[in-house]
Amino acid sequence: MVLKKYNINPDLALERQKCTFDIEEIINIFDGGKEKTSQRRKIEDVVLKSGLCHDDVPEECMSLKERYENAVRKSCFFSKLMKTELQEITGIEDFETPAIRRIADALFKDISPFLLHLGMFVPTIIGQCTSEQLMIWLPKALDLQIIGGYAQTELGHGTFIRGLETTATYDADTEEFVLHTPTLTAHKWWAGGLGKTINHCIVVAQLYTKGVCYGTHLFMVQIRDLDTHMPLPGIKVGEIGPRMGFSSADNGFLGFNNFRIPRNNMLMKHAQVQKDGTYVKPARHGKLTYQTMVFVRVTLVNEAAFNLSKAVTIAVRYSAVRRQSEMRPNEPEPQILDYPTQQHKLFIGIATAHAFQLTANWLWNTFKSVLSDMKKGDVGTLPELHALSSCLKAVCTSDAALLIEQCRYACGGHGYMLSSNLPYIYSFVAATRTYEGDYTILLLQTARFLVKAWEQAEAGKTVTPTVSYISRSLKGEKNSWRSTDEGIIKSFQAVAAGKIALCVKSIRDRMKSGLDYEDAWLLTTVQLVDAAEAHCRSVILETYCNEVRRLTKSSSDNVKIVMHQLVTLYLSYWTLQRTGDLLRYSSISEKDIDFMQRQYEELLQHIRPNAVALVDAFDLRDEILHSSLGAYDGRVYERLMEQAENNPMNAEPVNQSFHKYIKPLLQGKL
Ligand SMILES: CCCCCCCC/C=C\CCCCCCC/C=C/C(=O)SCCNC(=O)CCNC(=O)[C@H](O)C(C)(C)COP(=O)(O)OP(=O)(O)OC[C@H]1O[C@@H](n2cnc3c(N)ncnc32)[C@H](O)[C@@H]1OP(=O)(O)O
Ligand SMILES: Cc1cc2nc3c(=O)[nH]c(=O)nc-3n(C[C@H](O)[C@H](O)[C@H](O)COP(=O)(O)OP(=O)(O)OC[C@H]3O[C@@H](n4cnc5c(N)ncnc54)[C@H](O)[C@@H]3O)c2cc1C
Repeated sequence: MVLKKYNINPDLALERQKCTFDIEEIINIFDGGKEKTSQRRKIEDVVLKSGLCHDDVPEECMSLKERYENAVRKSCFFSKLMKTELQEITGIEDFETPAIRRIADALFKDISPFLLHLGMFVPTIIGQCTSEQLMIWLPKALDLQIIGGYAQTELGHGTFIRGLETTATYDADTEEFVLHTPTLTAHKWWAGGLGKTINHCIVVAQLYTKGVCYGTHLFMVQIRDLDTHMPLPGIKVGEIGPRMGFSSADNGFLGFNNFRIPRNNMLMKHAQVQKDGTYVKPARHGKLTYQTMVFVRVTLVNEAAFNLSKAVTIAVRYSAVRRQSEMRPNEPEPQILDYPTQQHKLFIGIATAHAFQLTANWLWNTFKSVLSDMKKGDVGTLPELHALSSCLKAVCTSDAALLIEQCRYACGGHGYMLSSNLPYIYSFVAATRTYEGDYTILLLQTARFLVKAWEQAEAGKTVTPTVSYISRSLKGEKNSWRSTDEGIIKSFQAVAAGKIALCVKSIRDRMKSGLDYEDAWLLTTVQLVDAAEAHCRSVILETYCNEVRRLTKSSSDNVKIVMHQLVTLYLSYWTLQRTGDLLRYSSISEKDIDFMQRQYEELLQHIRPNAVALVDAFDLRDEILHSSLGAYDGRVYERLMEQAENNPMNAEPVNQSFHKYIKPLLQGKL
């Protein structure tokens, strides 16, 4: 759609005059410096000027097939643009730049069918191939001579990878693997792009050689002919059908009938099968084939932050424009943003987007540092990364989904319109809570790490920094509540420590009563999930505070004030959400809680004048927001009417169904 130009809505113009800080300063902080902001804007200009974002009809009015075909068209031209003009701006190796991810949303209201190619296929090649394999596949994948996906999940198993049924049996005579789908439930299911788009695929299968099963390994498989795109003989492939979102990502199914691939197509960086069929197990760590999942979990924290910032921008701008009800008799209707309950719904969204973005950046740096340790042969930091990325992926995607839905509630009926974009943003983020490891499953992985850390600390061993609070707790350090940043963080750590202690106690008590470890663990899993969530909260709170302090060191006073107001709002919000836990595990009193409640309500008032400026500081162009409610000019009603008028349903004054059915019904002739 071409966005019509309107004058700024007067309410929104007034809001912007109230701003107390330099928006550009905050934009630079989140981009990582002035130069990065300028590079990002250049990238956005190139993509927006390319004309690629244009749709003849709104995406939501297209059929599923049209949407898919439109998304393929855009993905191809966008890929070409990335290889040409964008490459000149970003530099060849800089495709990880968040700017590319951001501007991709200007093209795709839903999802690119190429998402998994960039998001999992290329990262798996990079992380799992030997250098020889890398030289074969990486240039082709980066150049889009081959397009790939990641097929791990099956109809019968997603979570439990060890339960996957697809087999890859080595045939030493021909030096090939034979891929086979032995049952209905063994069919690969869900892989993005698999349905219609990709010609190659990373397949996760149980490796058999010399009659022994060595568990799941990764294989590079060509599934379609490069010229005709027809499925290769022995391959059954197709689209799984309509779903809540991801409509243009052609999620697919895949079955193999004794399909042969060369030995070299097993990704052999960590484990190998030699020509004679001898298996060489990974030298350093048994779970290195799970590395792409860790990578994606790390990027999903960023996705949570980015998508939440879009939703809250839409809802705050809308709330500044929307007037409803009256605060006092005969007074003009106020902007709904003036209602404290509306501020309560929305300002936590702004603060959370900041908290998650800074946590995502920190996690990304942690990931890079662990990768660099691993390159030197040290896998000692991997368990902590796995525990961190698991809980942060779980909690951030889950919180973001809830807050995005809250943004929709905040927009009343109009938020329900697809043209608001809130339903799309929600359905995308709702899926992130499930895929790449379901919420509960990932928190249970973190809980394993926490229980182990507890046992190590008990044995007097040093534990990693993110769980050092466990050692303090074991030394008997009592928590005394203080309503400062550090004080609140310490109390949240005391909550986490208290919950982990109870889990350990429950497991031990259950074992004393005769249960084995597995049953004792199983019966404690409700508490374990809760403890892992509490740990994750303390990590987010601490990271957010530390990062704001670090990044605003040389900022103007006004930016420091407003960024810190949001930190305090976030800390107060979570304190009030978790009063039960804090009363149980810290020394917080009723009086302290009253104080926090008052502080929270005062903060809503302090943040109110800067609310629109704060969402402007996410610097999200209208073309990325795709929202009739959230455009920079605030012309909500004009856009809603424009969209209604463009609705293909209104192209003819009388629909044919009137003549076919309604009229005969009215006339008693049906
Ligand atoms: C042109 C277009 C432009 C577009 C531009 C866009 C750019 C792209 C940017 C970003 C977006 C990317 C989005 C990608 C979209 C993705 C879509 C979805 C994909 C998928 O969902 S893929 C499938 C994912 N599946 C899962 O996640 C399954 C979850 N299950 C598991 O991970 C495991 O089964 C398990 C961990 C639950 C259990 O595994 P297992 O039974 O093998 O292990 P355990 O016995 O439980 O544990 C043993 C031991 O291992 C440790 N462990 C487990 N996992 C790991 C790990 N990953 N790393 C390190 N260690 C691990 C575990 O802690 C245990 O340790 P201890 O014994 O306790 O010490
Ligand atoms: C939009 C979308 C895109 C996807 N893309 C891909 C892709 O590209 N490639 C790919 O391979 N996969 C993909 N997936 C699959 C995805 O990774 C899985 O759906 C996900 O990992 C969850 O696994 P599951 O479906 O088996 O759920 P299940 O494991 O069956 O979960 C169902 C419920 O059971 C619970 N449960 C399961 N096991 C346990 C346990 N041990 N303890 C306690 N509770 C348990 C879960 O918490 C959950 O509540 C995609 C999924 C979606 C929705």
